[in-house]
Amino acid sequence: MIREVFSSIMGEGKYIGKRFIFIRFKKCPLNCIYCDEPNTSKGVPQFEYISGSGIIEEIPDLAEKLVENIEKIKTPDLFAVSFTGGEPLVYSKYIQKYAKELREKGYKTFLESNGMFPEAVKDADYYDYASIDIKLPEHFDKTNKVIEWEELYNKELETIANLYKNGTEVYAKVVIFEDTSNELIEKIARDISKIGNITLCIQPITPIEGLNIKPPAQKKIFEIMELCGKYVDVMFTPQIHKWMNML
Ligand SMILES: C[S@@+](CC[C@H](N)C(=O)[O-])C[C@H]1O[C@@H](n2cnc3c(N)ncnc32)[C@H](O)[C@@H]1O
Ligand SMILES: Nc1nc2[nH]cc(C(=O)O)c2c(=O)[nH]1
Ligand code: SF4
Ligand SMILES: [Mg+2]
Repeated sequence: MIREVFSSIMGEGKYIGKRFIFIRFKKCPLNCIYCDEPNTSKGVPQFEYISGSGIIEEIPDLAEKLVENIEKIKTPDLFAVSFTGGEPLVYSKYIQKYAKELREKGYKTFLESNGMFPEAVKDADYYDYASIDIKLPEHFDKTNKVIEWEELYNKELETIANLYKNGTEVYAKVVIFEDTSNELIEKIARDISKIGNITLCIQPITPIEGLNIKPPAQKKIFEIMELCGKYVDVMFTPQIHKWMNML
């Protein structure tokens, strides 16, 4: 279930630059072509005790000892504990238990999800923060499609609405390419503005090996920011941890 646990600097989204502990779950039902994470249930859970050390300990029963191990890597600058993946909401029953326990101990909880499971957050009042990724049609290989894009998009909006209703500080994020349609991003900004006061983070694709997709040029970034700014609070948030070679 758990792939790895480590403490690092949040490299994406609205809370970029803040210190987080990341709990990464293994699997994901989607196959975004740009995904920088493996999608397999294989492997022993890994734990980095000292941030940036690269020294990884394998802990087979990490899922059972999760909270006590998190206590060991808690630092004074910690902002929140992120549940990420893979797709964390595949494991929502377990996360509910972890999140409640962590909150009782004074931690803030953060969900990083693709938003495909709105039911899993319907009455979830144990996430302080959430980042919901809006996926675009070009994020998927047409021959390897898991779900119709429109259906996925509606689920993502419903997930944002459910979290917002529960009082979670939720924001949306979207990964863009040079070929992404400005009009579609503007429509997304308009749609999320109807839910409430929700920030939209524009995240350029970080090139990955073997994938020939151009990141957006400056001109496009400014155009999209201006279009979105008509409806929502908008931020441009490239993945900063990648430049620093951080986890
Ligand atoms: C690996 S996903 C895990 C959480 C969840 N499945 C999701 O998609 O939000 C975490 C974040 O990394 C982003 N990401 C993955 N690969 C990326 C890449 N090559 N460039 C930019 N962002 C990427 C995703 O879009 C998502 O916002
Ligand atoms: N430093 C750092 N920041 C992140 N923000 C979101 C991440 C993720 O994979 O969910 C991530 C990650 O993997 N590392
Ligand atoms: S939804 Fe998230 S984890 Fe799943 S394939 Fe897409 S980016 Fe990767
Ligand atoms: Mg990541």
